[in-house]
Amino acid sequence: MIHVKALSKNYQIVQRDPGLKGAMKALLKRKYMTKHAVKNVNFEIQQGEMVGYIGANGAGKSTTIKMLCGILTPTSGEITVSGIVPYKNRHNNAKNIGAVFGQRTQLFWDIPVRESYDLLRHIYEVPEQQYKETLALFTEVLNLEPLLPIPVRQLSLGQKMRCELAAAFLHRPKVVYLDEPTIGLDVAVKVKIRQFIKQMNKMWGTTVILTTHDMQDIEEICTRIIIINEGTIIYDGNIQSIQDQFGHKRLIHFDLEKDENMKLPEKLLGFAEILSHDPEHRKVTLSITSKEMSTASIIATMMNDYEIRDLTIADPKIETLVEEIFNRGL
Ligand SMILES: Nc1ncnc2c1ncn2[C@@H]1O[C@H](COP(=O)(O)OP(=O)(O)OP(=O)(O)O)[C@@H](O)[C@H]1O
Repeated sequence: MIHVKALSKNYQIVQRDPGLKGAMKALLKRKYMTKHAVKNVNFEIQQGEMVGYIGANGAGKSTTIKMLCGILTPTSGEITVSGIVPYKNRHNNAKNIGAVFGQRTQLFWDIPVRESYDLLRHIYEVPEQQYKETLALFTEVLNLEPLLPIPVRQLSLGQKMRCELAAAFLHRPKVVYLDEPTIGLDVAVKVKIRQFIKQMNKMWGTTVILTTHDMQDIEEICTRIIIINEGTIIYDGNIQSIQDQFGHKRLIHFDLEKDENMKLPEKLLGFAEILSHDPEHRKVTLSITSKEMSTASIIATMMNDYEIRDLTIADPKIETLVEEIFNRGL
């Protein structure tokens, strides 16, 4: 379905010395630096796979996705998406793909959502009956009914994201690229969005490529992950081995009532460590380092030794995970 071989993309960046003198000099004689954003990347994705494409900021995710969409031309290498070379045949490629790019909207800002969908129907030449059925389904699954008469600019972030997702899947594309589809959303909307993506994949065998910094998105949606670091793939495989190694590595943030001589309880040595400690605001974050003790036991031990006002549990950051895989391998 998606075939990527020895794919590279370089950007030419104009270098400028600081200040006015630097600006003048750059006008007369430009100095360029080459940024190797994507370096010799290879992967094959089969129809119906749901793949997490993850990496730290600036790793090369968007550059890869833009090449898959045909927005960017590779510096070298091969790409085909459903047999089409995206940058050579953007029009036909566009018919096969749908996309949600976090901050951008593909809906028309000032007109009601329903009319945006109607325009997309014409752009993608969706048969009327199919369009009606699809829209009825999405309206039900994503609770769109009250949103359809409203212009996008008046929608909340969560409402807008539900409408964007529907727009991306409306023409039943073979592949959908999703860039941070749940960022900034509350838990209930996140759950709905994840369910919707999984349902579409099941119904139509849609291939999904997801870039996200949210571990929960990856765990719940993807069966495979590809990790990119500084333009190079450092892991491509199933999610299980990542979960086995990192699944337990949660963070627990505690708000303490008092912070007198806060130190890690002896019982937790070897099972958790203090990641950060802010005595002024009486906050401490523990990182769980071993599978051998449950999160509940760690919390119970802390509650035994300290007066806890509040606590939250979080997944490790993708950046930490990438760094560990990069440094130690799997
Ligand atoms: N148009 C551009 N011109 C020059 N350099 C660019 C351009 N777009 C991206 N880059 C650089 O290429 C590298 C990869 O960027 P890319 O946007 O692909 O990263 P990313 O993994 O999507 O990051 P993020 O998670 O922050 O979106 C970065 O170092 C970035 O600064």
